[in-house]
Amino acid sequence: MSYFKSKPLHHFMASMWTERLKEKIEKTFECEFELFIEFTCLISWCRGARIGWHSDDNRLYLKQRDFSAVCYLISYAKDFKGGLFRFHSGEPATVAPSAGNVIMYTADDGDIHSVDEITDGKRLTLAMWF
Ligand SMILES: O=C(O)CCC(=O)C(=O)O
Ligand SMILES: [Fe+2]
Repeated sequence: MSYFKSKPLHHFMASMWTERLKEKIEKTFECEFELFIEFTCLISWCRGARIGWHSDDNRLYLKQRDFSAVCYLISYAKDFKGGLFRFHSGEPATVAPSAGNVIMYTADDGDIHSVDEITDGKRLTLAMWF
């Protein structure tokens, strides 16, 4: 049996893709040690969804996370309204999601962030933690 019969192509693509992002983060943040892929999640945010200021390692069981990456699968204003990403401090202060763009940041309280309430449409993301 071939690999592609036992594992659909999209599995293969997804793991290749997260692996590339892992390497990108290791280089960008000049990591001393190799990262591991902690969790990957396709998230659909509906109207009314929001998340206040937080860090992505803010629970005891999340402390193994060092970095976060969010790939936007949809575009602000075109596919949904509201839902801007904001950093508590540093630049850029605000990120307007655009399909295909990826943001990377640290999972600790050095990169506190929030997402404004979605007021219209669906906001689809691929979120990854390392
Ligand atoms: O979707 C985003 O822009 C960020 C999501 C987020 O902060 C999270 O899932 O922890
Ligand atoms: Fe977050």
